[in-house]
Amino acid sequence: MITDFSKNNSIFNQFLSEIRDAKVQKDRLRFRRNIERIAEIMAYELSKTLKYSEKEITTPLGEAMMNTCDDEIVLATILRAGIPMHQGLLNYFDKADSAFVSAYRKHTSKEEFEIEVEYCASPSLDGKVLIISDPMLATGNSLAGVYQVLKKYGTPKQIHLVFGIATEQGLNFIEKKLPKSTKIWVGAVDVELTAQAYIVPGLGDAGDLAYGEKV
Ligand SMILES: O=P(O)(O)OC[C@H]1O[C@H](OP(=O)(O)OP(=O)(O)O)[C@H](O)[C@@H]1O
Ligand SMILES: O=c1cc[nH]c(=O)[nH]1
Ligand SMILES: [Mg+2]
Repeated sequence: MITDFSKNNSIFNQFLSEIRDAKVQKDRLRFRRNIERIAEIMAYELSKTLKYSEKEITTPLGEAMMNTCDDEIVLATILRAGIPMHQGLLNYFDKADSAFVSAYRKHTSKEEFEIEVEYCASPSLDGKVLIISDPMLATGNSLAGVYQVLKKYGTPKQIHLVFGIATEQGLNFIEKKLPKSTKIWVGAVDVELTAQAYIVPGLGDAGDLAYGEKV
C-alpha cells in the first residue's frame, strides 16, 4: 500500500514545495523544520492505522473513556539526512524507541558507488511497529541495505516506510526487498534519476542542505 500525500491538496504541499524551492531551501533552519513538519503530518495519518483500545482516563472532574494507542513503536532512521524526519515522527510518537543506522554512498568513481552501513543502534524489533524514515528514496539501495541490518534485531509486527520524495524506480526496488504487508507513505513521487542517482526534480542533497556539504 502506497499513500502519496501530493495527490491531495493540503498545507503538506506548501512544506514540500519549500524544501524543493532552490531559494527557500538555502535557509537551513527552515529546511530542517519543514522536513519535521512533513514528518509530523505523516505521523498523524499513519497513526490512524495503529491499534487502539478504550481506556478510562481520570480528569479532575470525573472519568473519560478514550481510545489510545496500544502499539509499541520503533522509529528507525538513516544518518544523516533522516534526522529531521525522525524528529518530526518523534514529536508525535513521543513514547517510541529509536533506531539509528548509518548509510552512505561510498564512491568508487564519479558515477559508481556502494552503500556502506557501518553503524546500527537498535532496540529489539520483535512484535513492534517499525517505522523507517528517510527524506529521499532514490535508487532504494540505502533503504535496502539498512533493512538487511535491522532484520537482525527481530521481526516487527508491521513495517511502515516514510519518505519525503521517492522515485518510481526506488519504490519498485524496495517493494521487492521488504515484506508484502509493508505500508509506504510518501510526500511525492518523482520520475527521474541523474547519472549520479540524484532525484529529478527532487530537491538536491538533503543531508547537505540540512547539515552542510560533506567532503
Ligand atoms: O535511495 P538511494 O539511492 O540509496 O539514496 C537515498 C539516500 O541518499 C541520501 O543519503 P546520503 O547517502 O546522501 O547521505 P547523507 O544523509 O549523509 O547526506 C538519503 O537520505 C538516502 O539515505
Ligand atoms: O536526490 C537525492 C538522492 C539521494 N540523496 C539525496 O539527498 N538526494
Ligand atoms: Mg546526502
